[in-house]
Amino acid sequence: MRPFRPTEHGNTIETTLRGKDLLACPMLNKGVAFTLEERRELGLTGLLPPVVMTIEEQVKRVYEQLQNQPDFLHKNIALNDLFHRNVVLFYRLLSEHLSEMLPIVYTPTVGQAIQVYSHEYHRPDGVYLSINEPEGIERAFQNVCDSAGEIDLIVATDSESILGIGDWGIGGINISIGKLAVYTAAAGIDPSRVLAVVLDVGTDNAKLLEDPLYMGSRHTRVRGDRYEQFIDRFIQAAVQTFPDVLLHWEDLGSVNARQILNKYAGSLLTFNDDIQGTGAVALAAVQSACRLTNTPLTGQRVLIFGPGSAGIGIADQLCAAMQQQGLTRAEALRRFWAYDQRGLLTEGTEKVLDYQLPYVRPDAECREWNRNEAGVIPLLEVVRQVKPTILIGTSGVAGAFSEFIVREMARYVERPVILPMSNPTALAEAVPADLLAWTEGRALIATGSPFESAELNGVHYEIAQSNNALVFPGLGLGAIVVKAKRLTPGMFSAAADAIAAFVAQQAERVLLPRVGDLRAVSLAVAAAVANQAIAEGVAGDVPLDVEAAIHSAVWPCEYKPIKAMPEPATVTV
Ligand SMILES: O=C([O-])CC(=O)C(=O)O
Ligand SMILES: [Mg+2]
Repeated sequence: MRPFRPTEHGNTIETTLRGKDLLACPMLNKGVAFTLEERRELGLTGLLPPVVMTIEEQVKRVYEQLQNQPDFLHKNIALNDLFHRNVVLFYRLLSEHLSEMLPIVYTPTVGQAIQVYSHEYHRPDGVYLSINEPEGIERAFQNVCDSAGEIDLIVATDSESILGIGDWGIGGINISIGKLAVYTAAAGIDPSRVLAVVLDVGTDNAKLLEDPLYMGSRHTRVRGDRYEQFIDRFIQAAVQTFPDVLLHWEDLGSVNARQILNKYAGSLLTFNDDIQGTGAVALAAVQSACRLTNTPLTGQRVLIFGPGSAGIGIADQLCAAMQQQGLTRAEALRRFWAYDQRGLLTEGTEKVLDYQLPYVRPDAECREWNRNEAGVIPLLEVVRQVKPTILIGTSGVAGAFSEFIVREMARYVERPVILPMSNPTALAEAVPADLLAWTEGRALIATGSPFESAELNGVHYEIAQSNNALVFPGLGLGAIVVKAKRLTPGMFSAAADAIAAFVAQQAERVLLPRVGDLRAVSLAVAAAVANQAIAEGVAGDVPLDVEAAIHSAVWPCEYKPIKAMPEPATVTV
């Protein structure tokens, strides 16, 4: 059990910890912000420098320390260390400098931290579950319960498809940790009630397998029945130990991602962030684009470059929204083209995956189109023939939206909507400044990773970030507050609508809210999601006032007075 608990009114914490043990407990440690009285009562006298500081002073110090780090990776490591010393101070620093800190704890720097995980390792965090010891799953959760208590939210990855950078084995735990940091910074999810999980099923990354310091299981990925049984056991154990838990899947390979979602999304509180979170944020960006260009969603032509988890997740949500606006499913599907390393997906394309099938085009449509020597229709030719109004990149292919392609698209469309969404930054299909230059400033842009604003002919352009971070924190908070039984498609479209409505109130012509507004956006998303859950009858709790319930569920990022709780008396016979 946790060595601390809130007192009756929740504004004071009682703990059995004393002295060094208390300083080593990151949820309770305040460092030099412990008052003299607390120091006396909790066995801290002489264990801290004599001065007592405010949290504001501490934030100034840690911010300064961070500025002295040589690069983003070292800033990430320093922030990680801070998190393991003092959770309140970590989140206070994050919330006061959100736009600056998010790219350090999250995309893009988290991608670097994942790649060097086994070398930069300082201490364990979260839960490591190995396919070689499936019986360890229940024990691991029991260990979590014993030391941390109840859990509301798990972020789990098997690291097969981290961001756009591929398979990174055990280091993928850092994407779970990074997502959880965003949940708390953006939506105030209580950091003592969350769990980062990596499911270590091996890795197909040869570099890792050869690395003597690699910390994961040293074999190729286990697939098929054993993988499925491992996942099933993990899910059963998670819901048995933590009955109301929200299970967030991150960065799985696209085939497993779909299979798990198809099997469990109808009966459990679970979602896949890359498919559904990314789908919802892209839908919000497209809704904003329709508003800004005064064109209906049902009239768009959408070219998806990279139809994997995210690409088809986006297509599915756009397609559903088109149906809500009056198209039949067949009519809506006709507005999409999907293109991957094989070329345009058509009826004749081999090995099209199940979830891509609805988006294949009739062969007859492109019989006359130009092909290269290999018989493949180039992307440029697809753009020339289709004249897409929206071009979405979820391919992980840096620079794929070349000047030729973008200029060609911009010949036919007044305001081309271009979303190079691949992460991290270096893998974006195009750089915003180029897109603006090639389209004389006409492109409406949103990128997956953060980009600096751009200048063109004296005009300043803010670059919207189309990252699922605008969706998952509020989605999670809303679902947790009403104890949702599951997450429905309606709840994802409610999230997208809330984001689009938020940006519609702003004066600037941008597609999505700024990262600096993440907190307000997340609360709006939480309310929309909670209300939708109630409307669809999937809420386990129906608060009288949804917004008030959401506000009171937000973890207050502040030090609470700490008092000594007497150790339970030991009974001697
Ligand atoms: O983590 C991010 O920045 C967005 C995301 O889910 C991905 O790229 O896989
Ligand atoms: Mg992801």
